[in-house]
Amino acid sequence: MSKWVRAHTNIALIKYWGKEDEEFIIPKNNSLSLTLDAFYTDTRVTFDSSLKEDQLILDGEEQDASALKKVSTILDIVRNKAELTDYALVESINYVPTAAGLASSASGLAALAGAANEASELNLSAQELSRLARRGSGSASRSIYGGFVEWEKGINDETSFAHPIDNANWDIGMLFIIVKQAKKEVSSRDGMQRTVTTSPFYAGWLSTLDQDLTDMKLSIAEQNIDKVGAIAERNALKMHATTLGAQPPFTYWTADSMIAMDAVRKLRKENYSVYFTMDAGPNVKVICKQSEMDKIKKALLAYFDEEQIISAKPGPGIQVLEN
Ligand SMILES: O=C(O)C[C@@](O)(CF)CCOP(=O)(O)OP(=O)(O)O
Repeated sequence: MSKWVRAHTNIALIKYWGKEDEEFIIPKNNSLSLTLDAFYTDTRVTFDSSLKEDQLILDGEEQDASALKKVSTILDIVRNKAELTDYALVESINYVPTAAGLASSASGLAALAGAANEASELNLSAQELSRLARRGSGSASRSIYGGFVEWEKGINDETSFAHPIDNANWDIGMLFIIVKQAKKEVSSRDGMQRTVTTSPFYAGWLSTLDQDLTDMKLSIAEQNIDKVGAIAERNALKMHATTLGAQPPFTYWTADSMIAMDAVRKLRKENYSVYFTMDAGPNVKVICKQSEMDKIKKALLAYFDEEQIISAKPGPGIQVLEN
């Protein structure tokens, strides 16, 4: 019986937003994230000669062919490497708060890479696991490691992988604001592709990233949350600005997203170290000090319900669970 593997979600502070190569998921730029403890996925893979196709059971529900696509991409690579021909049963449990819209593909596909590695006994290195997870979803490459992680864009499958840069054992945390009117989103994959190919703002976004990354790494080394937060907030705003120039234009922001961003700005005026970031969805992530988290959460209750605000601390890298 193969082992369960756990991987945690990560939130980018310097965003990955655009591919150089769609098939191998090689990004246009390096990105940098923080792995978090609050949300994670447990996955087990069992190769079984009696199966007629790969099977994915996610939170107890059998998934359809489209959900299976990213999963089979990873399984095919593992079967190839391990000279296996059997299909596999993939059991996956997402530990995300009941609040919708948080099932992150990053933790799911990183856990899958780890679980397929266990089941095939390939004994892949962390770097090879990061490359394997990347083939499922770019941001999953970063969930192999805990703390602050940089995904080196590289130029091909062999050179594009993540590596840890800081264990984040300092006074930094994140509050997730789960907004209510989660509208039909453009997937991150479709969103970045449309933006790269049609937005006149994309080149401008890309031209500022090297400096953002340099400044971010320096600020992390200084454990300066105000610098880390300010760079992350500016970086997210620039990324989201690119979508407004896409053809057709789109945005992930809803009215509630704007209320959340405004609340963060107001708290900053009250001298809290709070900054926000956003991804391919309406939810807002608040970068803050763990030591101020309770006070900030309380202040946010003026705008949102208790169950809409979830606190998270830096989390660990991939773990094989002893059954
Ligand atoms: O996480 C970040 O760096 C920024 C984003 O979250 C911003 F929305 C994008 C994540 O994209 P992902 O889902 O990994 O895309 P895939 O490679 O097409 O599967």
